[in-house]
Parts: sequence; C-alpha cells; structure tokens
Amino acid sequence: MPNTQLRRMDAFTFPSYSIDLSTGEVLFDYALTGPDGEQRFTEVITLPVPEEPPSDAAVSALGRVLELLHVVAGVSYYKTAAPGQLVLPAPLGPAAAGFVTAVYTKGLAEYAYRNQLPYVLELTPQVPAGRVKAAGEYDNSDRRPLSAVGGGKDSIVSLEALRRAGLDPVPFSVNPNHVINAVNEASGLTPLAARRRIDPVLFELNAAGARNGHIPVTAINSLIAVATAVLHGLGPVVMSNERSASDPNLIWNGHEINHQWSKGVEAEGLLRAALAEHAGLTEPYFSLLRPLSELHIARLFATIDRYDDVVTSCNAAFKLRDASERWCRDCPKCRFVFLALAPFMSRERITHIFGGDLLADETQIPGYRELLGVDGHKPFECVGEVEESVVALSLLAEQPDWRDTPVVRALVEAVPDTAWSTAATSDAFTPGGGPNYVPPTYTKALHSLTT
Ligand SMILES: CC(=O)N[C@H]1[C@@H](OP(=O)(O)OP(=O)(O)OC[C@H]2O[C@@H](n3ccc(=O)[nH]c3=O)[C@H](O)[C@@H]2O)O[C@H](CO)[C@@H](O)[C@@H]1O[C@H](C)C(=O)N[C@@H](C)C(=O)N[C@@H](CCC(=O)O)C(=O)O
Ligand SMILES: Nc1ncnc2c1ncn2[C@@H]1O[C@H](COP(=O)(O)OP(=O)(O)OP(=O)(O)O)[C@@H](O)[C@H]1O
Repeated sequence: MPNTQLRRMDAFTFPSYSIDLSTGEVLFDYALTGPDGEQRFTEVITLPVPEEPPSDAAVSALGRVLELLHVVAGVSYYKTAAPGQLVLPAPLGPAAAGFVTAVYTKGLAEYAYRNQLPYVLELTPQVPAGRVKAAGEYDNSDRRPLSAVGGGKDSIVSLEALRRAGLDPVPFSVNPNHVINAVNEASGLTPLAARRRIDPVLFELNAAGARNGHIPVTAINSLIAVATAVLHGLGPVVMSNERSASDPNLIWNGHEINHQWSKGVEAEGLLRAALAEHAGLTEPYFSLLRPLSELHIARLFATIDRYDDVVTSCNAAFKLRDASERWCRDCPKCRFVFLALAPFMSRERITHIFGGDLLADETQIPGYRELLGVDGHKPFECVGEVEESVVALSLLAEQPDWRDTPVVRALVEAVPDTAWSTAATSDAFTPGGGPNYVPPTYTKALHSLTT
C-alpha cells in the first residue's frame, strides 16, 4: 500500500486472535482502515510447548494474558500510520485499560516526538462497552521463576542472584540469537524460548517510507514471558530493569519522553495491575534489579566472570537484520556500559570483553560528552542517568589504570566543577530510589548480591 494511503488511515483495529495449544502458535490479526481500504497484518508468536498439558486454570489465565498481548503487540503496526482511532477488540477493566492506554501513549512517546505527532501522546483507546468476566485467581508465586535473558549484563546479574539464592531460575528469551544462546550456555541452565515473527509486510511498508520509530518492546517481551510462565506452570517472571530506566530523556509538550518507558517502574506497576485484574495473576512479574542503579549493577557484574566471552549489551547485536556480532563499540550503549564497568575492571579484562578500549579512543569523546550531560540530552538508548556517568568518571579519574587515558582526561576537563560535588553526594550505590515490586521471598536474592 502506498505511503499516501497509509497516512489517510483513520482507525486501527484488532480483528481476531487464536492459539493452537498443540503447537504453541498464537496468531494476532490487526487492521488499519481508512477511505482507501484496509491494510491487514498478522503477527505470529510461538510459545514453547510444555511436556505436561496445562491445567484448565492455566489455559484460562493464558487466554487472558494473550488478550493483553494481542493489544500491546499492535504498537508495531499502529505506528506505520498512527491513526487517531484505536479501537480495542473487547471490554477491559480499568487497570487493563490504563495499562493499554499508557503503552500506546507513553510507550510510543519517543516515536511521537521524533515524528512530531503530539496527538499520539493523548490517544484514548475506544474500549467496547460491556462487563469483563472476573478472572479466577491464579497463584503461581511459589513456583520456579522465569528469568528473562537479553544477553546483556543486567539479566546475567539477576540470573546469578536467583541461582545463588537457591531459587532455581529458568532462563527465558524471545527470539534468542547467538548472543543469548551463548549466555544461556555459559549459565549451564536449561532455557525456554519463544519465537516472534513480525509480519513481513511491515518491513515492506517501512522500505516504502511508512512512519517508523521506537516501540515499547519490553512490554511485548514481558507479556510473552508471562504467557510462557503460565503455560509451563512456572512462577513469576523476573526482569532485570534498573531504577535508571524510569528517568526520562526529555520533556516535550508537557510530557515525559522516555526511550525506556516500558522498562520503567510505572510500566511495571501498570502491567502487574492489568495482569491481576484481567488474568487473576497474583504475583506475575517484577524487576529484581529495580532498586539498583545501572552503575551498581555494573559493579555487581564485575564480580562474575563466567560470561566475559559472551556478554553483549549493545543493541546493534539484536537487530533483526544486519546485526553486529557483539559490541559495535560506537553507540551510546557501548559507551555507557564501558564507562560503567571500567571502574571495576582491569583494562585487560574490559578490553577483552568489548574487543577494544573505548577510553583510549578520542573519537568517542563527543558521544561521552552527551552521556555526561555536557552536550545535548541523554541519548535515546538504554543508558544510565547523567549522574551515574559523572560518578563513573569521578572513579576513573582517581585510578592510575584509567586517569591518563585520552577520553578520561578530556572528560575531566569538560565537566563543570559542580560535577565533582554531584559525584561525591550521589546515591548510585545505595539501593532504593523509589518504589519497587520485589516480593519478600526474592529480596534475599538481591541482598545476597548487594551485601
Ligand atoms: C535492535 C534495535 O535496537 N532496534 C531498534 C531499531 O530498529 P532497526 O530498524 O535498526 O532494526 P530492527 O530491530 O531489526 O527492526 C527492524 C524494524 O522492525 C520494526 N520492529 C522491530 C521490532 C519490534 O518489536 N517492532 C517493530 O515494529 C521496526 O519498524 C524496525 O524499524 O530502531 C527502531 C526504531 O527506533 C526500534 O524500534 C528498534 O528497537 C527494537 C524494537 C528493539 O528490540 N529494541 C531494543 C534493543 C530496545 O530498544 N530496548 C530498549 C528498551 C525500551 C523499552 O521501553 O522497552 C532499551 O534497550 O532501551
Ligand atoms: N529477547 C529477549 N527476550 C526476553 N527478555 C528480554 C529480551 N531482550 C531483553 N529482555 C529483557 O528485557 C529487559 C530489558 O532488556 P535490556 O536489554 O536492558 O537488558 P539486558 O540485556 O539484561 O542488559 P543490558 O542492559 O546490559 O543490555 C531485561 O530484563 C532483559 O532480560
């Protein structure tokens, strides 16, 4: 469909969804409709099939989780046209409707900002009238946790914390690539995986100039993880989203624009409430690392060395096409993670992990100035707060191994004098900093790492 016709689409709908429990295949249908006709999409998600058939209660809860996932996974297709009407397929209770609304507004905020579509920030889904049948309570909180693995340092820290606390985690990933497979192999644990196939029509539309931009992918991965946990009779989904993820990149038209919104604590609370209300799940999902800063997690990661040959946090390694092998060494995330790990590792070890020394490379200086808040705003990437970068720099400036590297020298010159007092009073290594949903049984896992 030509781009001009796409721009005239006025509604996005959710015609149907189906699941085949014998194969784990879930089909989600979507439609953009307008004066020039219709553009349909089908996304296919394949859940791993359990050895034992699921109980009736599990099948019923699974159906409810998939109803939420159907709506949430629609963001990828909605964004090609961003019509003003978002017409939901069925009635939802207030918590589920609140979660869905936030996914399409706050989760698409970076997309709205970059495409200059302010109305997306205020989108109000049309929820069909009617009562939602109350979900039966489904309590799986005492079962083995499903630990989401993204191949980076954060999920490795969680996996090891859960293992040390004797909680017997099951690693889980959506579309694991060679990085994630290698991390799972290094863990020695037996993982579960789900497949997600985006409709190839989306890529054709992208190539033809359809609207494009960032989507709240963690909300999608999280719901696929919860669906898998329910289907397999497993316990809570444990994420590794840090407290810095809740920090917005900028304010636009009075709205916070946060690249990592669906990793933030607000999204976590809304998702938990939606799952409790709509699917009856009492303890479905939380982030173990929520009380910690990225810098603190980096310090913890440095105490674990079994993943050095495989860990990869760079997003370029996770592209659907033309992915980098591991660290690209030239993006905000590579720069930030290097800066955060360097104070806690020898140059030899970190150079081995990254395949190069970013602090020896002067071409990295402009990118580091952004991370330190000297130029521009915090990049639209999964990077920590400016304060964390400042604290990391202050630590490096005191270390003989690092203080004379060209990048550290240039940055020490560049930051304002106030940076040093910010660093001195920072709470980057003090767990806390706002609400978290870590259940009491799991706080011991966190303590085993941080004390
Ligand atoms: C890997 C990556 O960072 N991709 C972002 C990038 O996409 P790009 O076009 O360069 O490559 P692909 O990822 O291969 O995607 C091709 C197109 O497919 C569409 N698409 C992909 C996944 C999806 O779930 N839905 C989709 O519609 C999209 O049209 C792509 O162009 O730039 C895109 C535009 O800004 C981003 O949307 C891509 O981000 C992926 C969805 C992704 O998985 N990103 C994670 C690595 C990521 O950004 N994680 C965040 C967490 C943010 C959150 O709130 O969840 C983070 O690390 O901060
Ligand atoms: N493909 C995936 N399947 C399942 N969960 C994922 C996937 N990719 C990321 N996640 C999870 O989403 C959350 C955010 O991902 P993110 O990329 O920030 O984390 P990470 O890979 O653990 O660490 P890092 O921040 O170092 O990259 C984490 O809990 C991570 O485990």
